[in-house]
Amino acid sequence: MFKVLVSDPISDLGIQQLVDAQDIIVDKQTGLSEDELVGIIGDYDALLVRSQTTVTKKIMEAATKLKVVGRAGVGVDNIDLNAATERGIIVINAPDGNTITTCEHTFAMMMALARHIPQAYAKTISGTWDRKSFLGVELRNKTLGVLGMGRIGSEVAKRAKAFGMEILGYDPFLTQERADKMGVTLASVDEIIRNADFMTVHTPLTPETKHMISTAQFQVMKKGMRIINCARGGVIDETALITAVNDGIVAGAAFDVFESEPPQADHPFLSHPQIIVTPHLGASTIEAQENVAIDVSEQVLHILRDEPFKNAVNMPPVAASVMNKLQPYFSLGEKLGSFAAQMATQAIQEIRIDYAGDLSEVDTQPLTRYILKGILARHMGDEANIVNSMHLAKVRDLNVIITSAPSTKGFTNLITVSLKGQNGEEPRVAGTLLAGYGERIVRINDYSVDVLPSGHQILISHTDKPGIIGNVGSLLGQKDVNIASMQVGRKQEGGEAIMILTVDKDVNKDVLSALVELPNLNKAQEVVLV
Ligand SMILES: NC(=O)c1ccc[n+]([C@@H]2O[C@H](COP(=O)([O-])OP(=O)(O)OC[C@H]3O[C@@H](n4cnc5c(N)ncnc54)[C@H](O)[C@@H]3O)[C@@H](O)[C@H]2O)c1
Ligand SMILES: O=C(O)[C@H](O)COP(=O)(O)O
Repeated sequence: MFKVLVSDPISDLGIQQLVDAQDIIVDKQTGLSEDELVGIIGDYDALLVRSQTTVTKKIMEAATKLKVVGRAGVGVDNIDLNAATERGIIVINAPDGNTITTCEHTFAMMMALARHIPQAYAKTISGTWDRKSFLGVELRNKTLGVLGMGRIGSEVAKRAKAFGMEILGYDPFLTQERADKMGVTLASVDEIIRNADFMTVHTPLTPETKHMISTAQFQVMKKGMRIINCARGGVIDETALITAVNDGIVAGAAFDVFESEPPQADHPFLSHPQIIVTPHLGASTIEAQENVAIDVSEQVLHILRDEPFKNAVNMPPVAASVMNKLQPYFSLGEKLGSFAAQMATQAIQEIRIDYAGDLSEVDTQPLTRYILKGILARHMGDEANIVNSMHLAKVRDLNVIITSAPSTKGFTNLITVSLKGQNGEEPRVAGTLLAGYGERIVRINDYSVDVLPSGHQILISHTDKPGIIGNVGSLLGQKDVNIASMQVGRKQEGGEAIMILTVDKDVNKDVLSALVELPNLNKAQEVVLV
């Protein structure tokens, strides 16, 4: 049974699938302090948040069972991603569910700004019929500058066209082709600042975007510009903005987000007649809240059930087509990693993974994560997982070499995992996925084998002499170890050889020690694959 904690107000309909699941218990506790969360988080396998809960390192450290933090929304700036990655906690978001809603809120803000709607409403309901103070401007024929042409920025640009606006767009990843398709003029930040009548920001808050609109930009800005922030507080410098409004550079500003939320009661935005504000409502529609909660709940279920998932933000994104191709290899990859690590008797210095055949045609990075997990879990147990396996290898200075080649010596696909030990030991294991037959280990060191990678195996190095198979069989029989299958491989008659036995149960150290006492038997190791 998995326990899920919902610590922010998240749509009930959206999380219904979690509530209905037989293997899930959902607890809703909102408004918890950091210490309160630290006190209870150890009981939970998943945590679902919006932007109110700040998921700190301290919370992650107390989260001994936590597998996933699900963000029902886009921004993950309230989650310590590094701490999550270090602890192998997957962070997922719901990037698509609130795009249109936030775009529409941006328009609501832009139109409210153009026509002074909040100010006019306040005055009207206070009993003053004032038709002179609120002369507005049209959007038609105005230039709109969009900084950040991702999901929301692009939707804003699309709708602004329908209002007859001219669009200038800037985004480090906006190509000329895409801009042309959207009818947007590609522009620099400087061109936008100097020419736009309205400007809206749709970037995340990063070290680069923090205060990207500040005093220097306001000084060269087109006079009378109206400016909107429905992205993240801090992209526009709040202090510099107040000065620009008071200096008559900015005619009006509409902010949904603040550098610190909620803002202090004496925040200058809250009393300025030319600035309108909403309390981070960009994503707050019935539709968006259901969408993001459904999306994130679905992925949380997949993660808890160990099924393929998407939208992880502390792992690189993988196209669905690539994922479909790689997914059948995940279990084989992890087992090969585990097998190689169990063969190693010395400290591992280098990990080499060779992909061949079909696998040379795809980005194998997700598969590499599984192989590294298999290797690292040998000594780190559950602490190593596919989220942190690359990070763990890196911080341990393990040299990870990946190669890829089309030829496979007869197999359609082949994964070879080789480890380099401290004193020159080089255990190597290769596996393939055989169409219709499934996973197979086909090579151990220099020996060709055909072994099902599962259960308990005994790997024996010996000298190829008559009687050795019989001796091993008799000894295991005496020790009550039943042999399910046996494979032998040798390089040449009478030379070095290996034997790999699949047995029905755990083999204890005494059995392994007794095996190496047998004549011509050099080494016996147990390898367990689950
Ligand atoms: N107010 C709300 O309630 C609300 C709701 C949803 C999203 N958001 C916020 O809106 C922002 C945009 O969301 P999205 O879904 O469109 O994200 P997105 O990732 O699709 O788009 C962000 C874009 O910003 C661009 N960008 C990054 N650095 C830039 C820079 N220096 N200059 C210009 N562009 C830059 C990126 O290339 C990307 O295309 C995010 O910060 C998100 O958290 C707010
Ligand atoms: O990043 C987001 O998705 C928005 O800022 C929405 O945040 P919220 O879920 O707290 O409304």
